[in-house]
Amino acid sequence: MIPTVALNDGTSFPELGFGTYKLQGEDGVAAIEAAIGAGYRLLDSAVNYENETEVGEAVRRSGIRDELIVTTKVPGRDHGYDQTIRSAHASLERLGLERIDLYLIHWPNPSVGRYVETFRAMVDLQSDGAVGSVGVSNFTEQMLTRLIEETGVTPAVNQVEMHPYFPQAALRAFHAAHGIRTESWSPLARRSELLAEQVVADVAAAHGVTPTQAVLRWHTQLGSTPIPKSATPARQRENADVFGFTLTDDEMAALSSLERGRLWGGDPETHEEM
Ligand SMILES: NC(=O)C1=CN([C@@H]2O[C@H](COP(=O)(O)OP(=O)(O)OC[C@H]3O[C@@H](n4cnc5c(N)ncnc54)[C@H](OP(=O)(O)O)[C@@H]3O)[C@@H](O)[C@H]2O)C=CC1
Ligand SMILES: O=C(O)C(=O)[C@@H](O)[C@H](O)C(=O)CO
Repeated sequence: MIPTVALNDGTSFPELGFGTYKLQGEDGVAAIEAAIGAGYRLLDSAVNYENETEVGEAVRRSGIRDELIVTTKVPGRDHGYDQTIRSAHASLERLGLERIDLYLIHWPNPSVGRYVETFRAMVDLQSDGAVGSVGVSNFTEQMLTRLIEETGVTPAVNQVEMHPYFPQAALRAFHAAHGIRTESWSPLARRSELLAEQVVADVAAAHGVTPTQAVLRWHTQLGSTPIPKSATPARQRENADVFGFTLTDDEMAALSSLERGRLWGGDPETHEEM
């Protein structure tokens, strides 16, 4: 069982979820179905992953739709009030579901300058029942502040790059002060050399767990919901099984001391995706 926490809108939200970037086609459906079978209840998707159809199919096959939180994200090309309303309904069509449980702005695209009206549309979709929780992704403290001031609504979630190479201490403190749940994307640093770091191996060995499990436990103990992706059922089970041990303060600090920066330059002030 993956434990849950309450979002600022009262939604019960898993402390660990499942990433689906690159999971497509029948293999993708099977992988997502296996993840649900392994206990994941939070699924992360996006228009730009071109796999909403696969996510929806896996949800239907699971037979437990009501237990799942299905996430999708507005792409940059759909920013704007009317565009977002249309984009949400197109996502619902592809998902084959009656509700997007968690709806995020994928990237803020500050040079486009339309994320506030995009968020207003999401709040209206929430009032209409087409969306459960509203949140954002890749937002900075300044962008969150503007969104809250101009709409009066605090996003439930900000999904951001986070892993021991980029622990996001300042942004997490801002989230905590405003009741925003942090979600960690690329929580394993997308299988970079992170999992081979000696400090990760040492922490894992001290608890008789794998390097991946040590890293995912670091996320959950920092109060962030990691969404690891794996196409492999055995790894999916391994990644979900991180709640039976607790890292010490020294171990948490040792993992955080790996900080060196972003993986590939996904700075939301400058990186834009359509
Ligand atoms: N909002 C945003 O802008 C972004 C959101 N995301 C979301 O975050 C999710 C996770 O991030 P992602 O970039 O996929 O990277 P992850 O950090 O989740 O790493 C995924 C990689 O790690 C491998 N892996 C998974 N588990 C294990 C394990 N136990 N042992 C060894 N290797 C393992 C996977 O391989 P294999 O599949 O072969 O097991 C895959 O190659 C995405 O899928 C997506 O949903 C990601 C990037 C940006
Ligand atoms: O996966 C996502 O959600 C993204 O936003 C992409 O930027 C992705 O991380 C990527 O692979 C970019 O190289």
